[in-house]
Amino acid sequence: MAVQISPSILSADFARLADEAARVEGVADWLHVDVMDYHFVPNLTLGLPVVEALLKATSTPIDCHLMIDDPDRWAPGYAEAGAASVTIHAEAAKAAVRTLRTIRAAGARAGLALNPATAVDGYEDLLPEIDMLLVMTVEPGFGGQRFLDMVLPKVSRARSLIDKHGGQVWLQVDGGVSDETIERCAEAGADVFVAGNAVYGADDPAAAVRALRALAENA
Ligand SMILES: O=C(CO)[C@@H](O)[C@H](O)COP(=O)(O)O
Ligand SMILES: [Fe+2]
Repeated sequence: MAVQISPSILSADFARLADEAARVEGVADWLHVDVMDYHFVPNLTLGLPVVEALLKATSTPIDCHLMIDDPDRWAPGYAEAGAASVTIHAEAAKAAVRTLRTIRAAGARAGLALNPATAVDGYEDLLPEIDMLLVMTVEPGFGGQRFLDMVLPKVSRARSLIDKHGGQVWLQVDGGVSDETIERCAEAGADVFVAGNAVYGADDPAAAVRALRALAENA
């Protein structure tokens, strides 16, 4: 699968989201939107009304990462609104299969996210139900954190399990992905790379996306 880059607007200027989205339009494959609820993670960001506004403001497909309690209740709404990808956390979902199927039925790609301490082996049975597996490479909740090298063996393990099942599932890494860490992620088998600080902390976000893509492609 070709390398895909998904800049996270968590590191963008929340007062100018449409402009910030425009800075990577035509260059980024996705726009990663981190939804946080002060419960699943100790931070609060934005919800469905802001995602609906962003969908009107950009042509870049939106990749929603839901760090919320009760994703079974809230995730389908993001897919119905037009998000192209909706990812729920394995640690938060109580009816993961039903929710993932509802996301797909609404026309979005269904993603499952794993915190750094959550083993991938327990979720092998869910691979046929998902389009993307997200392996968190920081504790979820904040942008700009240091990449956790200890998660790389899990990325490799996830790649093996995905390949064993036919390789249809995209493997995303999220957290601390930068020009210093993206090659290691690609070598471990990731193909979708979220980058917040490395893109929106740069003077030229579009150039940062191009540079990250080149590094991942050449790894
Ligand atoms: O989901 C999250 C954080 O919980 C991420 O999407 C971050 O927004 C990535 O930001 P950087 O670590 O790349 O700055
Ligand atoms: Fe994220």
